[in-house]
Amino acid sequence: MTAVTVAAQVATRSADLQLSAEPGSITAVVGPNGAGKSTLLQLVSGQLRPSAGEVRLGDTLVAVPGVHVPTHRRRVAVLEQRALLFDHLDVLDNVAFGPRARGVRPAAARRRARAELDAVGCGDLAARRAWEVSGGQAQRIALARALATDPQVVLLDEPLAALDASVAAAMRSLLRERLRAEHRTTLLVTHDALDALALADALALVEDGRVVDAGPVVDRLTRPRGSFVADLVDVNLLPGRLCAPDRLDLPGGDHVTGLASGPGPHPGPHPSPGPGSQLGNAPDAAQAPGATGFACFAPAAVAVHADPPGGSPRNHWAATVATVEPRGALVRLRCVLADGSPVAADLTLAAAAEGGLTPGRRVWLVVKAAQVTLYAR
Ligand SMILES: Nc1ncnc2c1ncn2[C@@H]1O[C@H](COP(=O)(O)OP(=O)(O)OP(=O)(O)O)[C@@H](O)[C@H]1O
Repeated sequence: MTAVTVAAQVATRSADLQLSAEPGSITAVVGPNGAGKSTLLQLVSGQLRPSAGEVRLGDTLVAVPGVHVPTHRRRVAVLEQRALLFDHLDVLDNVAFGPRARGVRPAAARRRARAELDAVGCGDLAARRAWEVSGGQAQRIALARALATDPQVVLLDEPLAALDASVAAAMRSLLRERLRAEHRTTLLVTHDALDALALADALALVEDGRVVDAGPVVDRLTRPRGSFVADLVDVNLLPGRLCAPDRLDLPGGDHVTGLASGPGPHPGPHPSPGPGSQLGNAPDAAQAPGATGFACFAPAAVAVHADPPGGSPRNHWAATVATVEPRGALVRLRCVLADGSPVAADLTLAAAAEGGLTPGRRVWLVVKAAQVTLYAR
């Protein structure tokens, strides 16, 4: 098993990317469009040279200005949105191609290819031409082809994005099964929280050409530290100051009562944002009173009242409705608190219509304390 260490800059893309992925770990790489996720993978694969800094696979320095180990000598396998099989070869020879290129004899390469095709459920397609298979089958075959080369590192760049939902679900299960069995260090670029949760041990967030946060995937998805991940998992996130473990003060004077959520044990490997970075897991001392923290709660937990709520529930905030959007059988209300913080609420169509909840309307938002988690940055 091989560690992946990137501490590299790409001047033409304004990227300065630092990441250490532990041997055998699966790291989901998330971030906005154009943030630098593919750039990170290209530095590891060798498709891109750093302008400064270095890339290491295990103990081997594969890129530093002046030294560039080419992709085919890095023992990395890349799987992208589109399978890109060789049309002139049949499916078996597509998969046997990698072992053959590494000097494995033809009969042994074909035996390996057959085993890999069986492992992805495509053994019966071996004799077909590459253009005679469906998109979902092609992606399974591409996975077999990638793993047949015995890569030290697997790079998956949105491997499910081009598949329809049911095919993607089957491919997600297959990836989970194969990657877990193989224990190969994997970087997975995805825009899908479910993929990250289902497949990865760790999450790395890339924004503006930097890895701005990295840590255990369950922690990072259940306790987001910023709006990108909060949007990814579709929760409300209010930043403020933790003045007690169960109370967060918001910048505008409102406060939030909730359940304190500690870091908890997170066994298994996880990445760090690289050796020179100031980022990483927050120490427990950060939970001292006055520390920056967050309140996190689901849009479905927010009740919307036209008048001040009776009984003074602990979390009630004055807000203004900004937008009203249909969401299947529900309506997503986007509201703004006094300090400008956005809060989303999901209501039934009937509740939204009865309340006359249109943009500009002043409302009261109520959330039960038991449905809010509070944690330090
Ligand atoms: N071949 C290229 N030549 C020059 N600049 C590029 C090239 N590819 C990407 N970039 C730029 O580098 C930056 C990072 O792009 P990158 O493709 O790594 O982002 P990303 O996070 O993978 O985005 P997306 O989610 O849209 O795929 C962007 O500003 C992009 O415009």
